[in-house]
Amino acid sequence: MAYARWLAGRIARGGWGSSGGSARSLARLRPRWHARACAAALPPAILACQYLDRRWSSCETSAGAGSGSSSSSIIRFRVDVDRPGLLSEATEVLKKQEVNIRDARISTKQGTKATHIYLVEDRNGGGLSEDRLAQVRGALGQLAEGSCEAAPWPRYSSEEVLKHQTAENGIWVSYKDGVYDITDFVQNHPGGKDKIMLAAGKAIDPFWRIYQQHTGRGNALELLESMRIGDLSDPPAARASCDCPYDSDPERHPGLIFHNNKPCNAELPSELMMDSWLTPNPVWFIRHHHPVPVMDPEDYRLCIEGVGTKAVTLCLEDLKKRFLKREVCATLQCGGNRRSELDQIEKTSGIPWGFGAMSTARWGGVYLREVLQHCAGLSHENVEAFDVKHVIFKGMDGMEASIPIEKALSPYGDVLLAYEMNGEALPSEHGAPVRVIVPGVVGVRNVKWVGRVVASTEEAEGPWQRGLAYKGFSPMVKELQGIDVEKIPSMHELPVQSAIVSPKAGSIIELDDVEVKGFAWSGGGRGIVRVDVSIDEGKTWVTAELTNGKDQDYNRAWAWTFWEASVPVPEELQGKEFTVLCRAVDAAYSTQPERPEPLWNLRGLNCNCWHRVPIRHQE
Ligand code: HEM
Repeated sequence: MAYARWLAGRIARGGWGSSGGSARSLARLRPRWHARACAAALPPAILACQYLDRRWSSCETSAGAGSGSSSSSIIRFRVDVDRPGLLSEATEVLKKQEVNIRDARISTKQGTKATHIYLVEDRNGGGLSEDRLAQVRGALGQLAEGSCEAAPWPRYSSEEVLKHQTAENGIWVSYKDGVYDITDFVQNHPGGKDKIMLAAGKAIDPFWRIYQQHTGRGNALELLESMRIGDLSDPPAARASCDCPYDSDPERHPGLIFHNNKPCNAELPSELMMDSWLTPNPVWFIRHHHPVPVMDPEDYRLCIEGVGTKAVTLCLEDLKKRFLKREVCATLQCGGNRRSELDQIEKTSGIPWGFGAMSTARWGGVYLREVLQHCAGLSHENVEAFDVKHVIFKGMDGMEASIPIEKALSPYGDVLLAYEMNGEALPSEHGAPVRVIVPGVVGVRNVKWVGRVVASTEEAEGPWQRGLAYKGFSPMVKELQGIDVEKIPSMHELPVQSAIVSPKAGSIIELDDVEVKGFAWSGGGRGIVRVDVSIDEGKTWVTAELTNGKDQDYNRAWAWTFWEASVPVPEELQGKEFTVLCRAVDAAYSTQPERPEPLWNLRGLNCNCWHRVPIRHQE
């Protein structure tokens, strides 16, 4: 893996050292961060600032803490000729020396040379005394030719960490009681460089209390640990248990398949997927990046502004009364839907979705183009005169994304500022009071809790638009060194997709026909022309019957199409295991690729290969 190579380099450079310092000054940090975070947030009732206030109130430093004696020691055992098993031999030697091993790392190899790194502590929990270090050095030195250094594991104060905020000085952060050098990682950060740099020189704890995807699942903690360079001498005191920005998140349907709760990411279970063509609101898939903002609809204001517009602020009633209500049936799909299939080839980064990161609703609201043109004065002449290229949506949770102006203003684009979902007031979970619906386009552009709409010559900023979160790379790209991520176009329309909802993997069927059901959908409003089903690895195909959704406008088919097929089991497959597979063809006559391997990409996006379900026939 790319990270492994990068980690090897990190360890090779070492850079351990020690420094003293005093307890950190919260008073100095607080106004700076607070101001920056609030500037990015929205008037009038934006919760982001509240989260930050609450966060800081819990982030006190331990009184009187300062750098003192080391809690651990670092041993670097450089050998001229490495050999298999040396790491465990050295571990045994250390155990005999009666030290606790906190961490043991294999090292960078240059030819036969290697460095073995151990983080150890005395049995009574502290760092090793000079005498003990000398004993350990001597014992390890017996194992192989080379050199062995043993030193106290550095302890840094927050003040020292604060001095490391640039690539030149090294970029350091702290987390709980650890100090980490993240200099080489910032470029590779899946959440983007800008976000991670907010924490440069500081504690990441308050940031990760918002972005709990780092601690809830995935490999962020492991990655962080690989960058540890020492202990923090003045770690923040444990926070109060009530301090959680997620406490006000809505109650959720237990039938959802939860990948994360803070922020919530949950998929629609396949068992409920085809019960109705419009997915019931409580089981709609959830893809959040932050806590759900709490907002009184009475206080809601939508600011429309930017180049070529005359800025206006509208309340919810303005939207309802001053514009015609429009309804659009649209399926939303997360760009990472079916990522788990790519993870089986090689781990990507992101939520390991099955195929349930998509759902369908009838959305009610107003056309964005009517608000932009008739209320904010964004005429086609102004678009040309001011070179407007994008419309940016800023969510009250801190999300930001944009769509091209062509889609925003197209009379056939059907982009909505939606306040209803399946005939009900939009639930807070799904963006109340108002969210954007951009039919045919990857879910992340459908910004929830939208507070500002900005006409712009530039795309939105941030990880979800310009950063790497929704960018597709070649299967050969395993690390981002030397790649200008911003130059790669961000995802918009999605490719044709289909999946088998029943039978489920592992089913046993007894009849002479396999009854297969599923859904198909394509981005850009491209209707589904055909779905093919095969049980013999694509040698022969049965054309499925298209059912719900088949009558949508051929080039404005924003919602999924259900299908079903009855596939006879040939004699040679009776009593055997085989795979049911499907592929769809859309209005552009594009079809799904056969294999996942050529689709593999670092972020695990756009997985739309033939969907395969292994089952068994029982005679
Ligand atoms: C310093 C060590 C950090 C490490 C090792 C790290 C690692 C990661 C990883 C592995 C992911 C992908 C998560 C996934 O979707 O599975 C991620 C995403 C992300 N990170 Fe970090 N991160 C760090 C710091 C930060 C900080 C300080 C912030 C905020 C200020 C931040 C904000 C984000 C955001 C916004 C995402 C995208 C989440 C989403 O799309 O839902 N990260 N990070």
